[in-house]
Amino acid sequence: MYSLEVSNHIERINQIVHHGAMVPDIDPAVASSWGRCVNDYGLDPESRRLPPVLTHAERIERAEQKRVLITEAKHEMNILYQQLADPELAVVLVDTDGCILHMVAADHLESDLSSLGLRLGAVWSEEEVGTNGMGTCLIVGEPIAIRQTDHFLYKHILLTCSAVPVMDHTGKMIAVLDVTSRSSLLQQHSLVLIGMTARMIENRLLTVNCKHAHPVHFHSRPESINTVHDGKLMVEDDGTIVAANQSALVQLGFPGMKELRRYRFDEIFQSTLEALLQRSMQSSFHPVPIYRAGASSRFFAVAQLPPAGSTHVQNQASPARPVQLASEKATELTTLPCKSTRGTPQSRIELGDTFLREQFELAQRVVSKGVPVLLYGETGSGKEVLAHAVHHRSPRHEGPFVAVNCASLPESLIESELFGYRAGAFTGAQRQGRSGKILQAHGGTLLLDEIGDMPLALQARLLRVLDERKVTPLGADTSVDVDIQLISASHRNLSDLVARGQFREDLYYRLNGVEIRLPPLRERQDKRQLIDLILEEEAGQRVPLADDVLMVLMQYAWPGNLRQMRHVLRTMAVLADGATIGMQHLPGPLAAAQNQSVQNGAPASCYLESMTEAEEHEPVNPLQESERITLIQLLETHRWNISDVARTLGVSRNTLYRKLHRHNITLSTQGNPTVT
Ligand SMILES: Nc1ncnc2c1ncn2[C@@H]1O[C@H](COP(=O)(O)OP(=O)(O)OP(=O)(O)O)[C@@H](O)[C@H]1O
Repeated sequence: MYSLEVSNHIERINQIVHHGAMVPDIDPAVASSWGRCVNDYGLDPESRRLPPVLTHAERIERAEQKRVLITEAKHEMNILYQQLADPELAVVLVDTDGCILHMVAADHLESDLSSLGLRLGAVWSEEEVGTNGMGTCLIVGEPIAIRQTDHFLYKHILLTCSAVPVMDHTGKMIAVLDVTSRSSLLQQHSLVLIGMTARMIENRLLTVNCKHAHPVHFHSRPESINTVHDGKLMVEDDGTIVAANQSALVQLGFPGMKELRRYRFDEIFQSTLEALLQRSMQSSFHPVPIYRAGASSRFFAVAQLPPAGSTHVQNQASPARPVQLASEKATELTTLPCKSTRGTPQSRIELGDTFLREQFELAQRVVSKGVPVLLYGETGSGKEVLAHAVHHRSPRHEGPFVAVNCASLPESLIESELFGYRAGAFTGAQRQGRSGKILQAHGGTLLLDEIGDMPLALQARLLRVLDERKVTPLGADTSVDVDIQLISASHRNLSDLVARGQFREDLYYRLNGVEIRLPPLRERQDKRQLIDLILEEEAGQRVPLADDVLMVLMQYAWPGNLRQMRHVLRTMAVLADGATIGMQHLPGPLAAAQNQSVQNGAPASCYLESMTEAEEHEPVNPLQESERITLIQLLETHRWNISDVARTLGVSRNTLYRKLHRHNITLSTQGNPTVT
């Protein structure tokens, strides 16, 4: 059977490569790739050899060279992984040599893929492993899908890959983002999401690579600013445009960066950079209208101060004073875990969940005494946001807040990232050396997120730093005093890891001054407030939400927690384009959950108004049970005030009473709740 399949595979390749056969189901890009595999690289489709893998030292060097790319990409890759919500796929980043720089996958899949040679440091160029998503995308320079038997090597035919190039600010390809799956289904929305993720990575790189230029975001629709669709220009103080993203080029009608660079900002728009910056500051960085020079087309735009601070542009409103406040604001935008339009970091925590408030208060009490905090919470549940809020309320709030995610840093980078290195410590090290995150947090708070993923060898070094309060950078002979408040976070139970020998017991006790638990989103009482807050942050304004959508959002289990919610709301806000968000805007996983529940006969979004008498007496199924829990949570949040809850849900009081009756939730004559 195996050999028959193999010979069929070889026969198809032969037909196309040697006989120029036209096979309708073969993409011409795949046919050309097979031609290269046979004629240029001399590969054998039956070969079982693994791709070459960099040595440990080479990996460290490569990771250091690609530090910026990896750092900016890893965050977006994690988000993509959660959005795709499929344990049978891996999100992979390769550089232009096809070398795997970073990978996000479930543990079981990672070890299976490793047996095919898909692991960190392996080279998946077309030349080494034949037709495949990453390698072939590097050759064609365009998004490509390689499904199962499209692969050249027979041993890869269980894989399906979708790959998209990632460009730098000059339009040159610098990496490929790929999703490799064991499922044969390639969903159209996956390709769109991978493309969006590549654009997000490019936008991040634009900012970090042009630290001294002003980011200017623009779009013809204000709600598209700060989304993946916005045009982004990096503009120097004198109006020179140094970089642009693809959307900016398309919106302004330039074929490439070379052509755009011939113009200054005030030759493109009817405004100087300085004037736009002033208006942006006056509007608290909300989009303001701006016109294309020499044309009547109107855009909305926001100019920000450079991430590295501005030296030249003066605030004309108060000429004597450099733009200090706005500069601080720009820094805050780049260092906060996410931007809030509403007040302080703690205002995102104190939204109405009783348990969370108690945990927050406990953390504040112990941190004020310098006791280390161990924060438990599922991935994406807001550990970093909570840690930041704790820092903000701590005696060290004027010091830095530095967060390191140990899980998303490649193992080879954690050590230098945390401890820093002195000049010339290893090949590829920056000439002036680098101060590690521990030292950067001196006088403030260090968050070690996903500490359970810290390699054992580094755990010993970290323990020494905590005991001695001194850091010794890599390659240095002397140590430096350091004074930090430590918050560690994990989604895994550290005492289990200790029991399995994967985490040092002494370090565990050192970190665990007090344990704080962050509830998963599905258990939170303030879901409604979070939806409003995040939607407003994402859309830049209040966006109307249809009742049935709200109910789906309230009842959905949110396996990816707040991070998933943020991305769902962001996608829906973009799709709704300023109109009311309706059921047609629900993205993949939520729509699937909704369809599933409809098929099961119990809409996940309960249409409160359309409930019939007959339905009222049906037995309660698990989805109805989750609706019941949601109602009780809402009632508790609103102190059992029926009018408030009805208003929150946007339904009449009568409808709400009917629903409560159906769920056996009754109010006694004194107005006290009875839940049976
Ligand atoms: N209270 C909140 N209000 C608004 N948004 C929030 C809140 N908490 C978290 N988020 C959003 O959820 C996302 C994930 O938050 P965060 O990074 O703090 O989670 P985490 O638990 O540290 O994730 P990980 O486990 O991946 O490290 C971010 O986009 C953040 O903006």
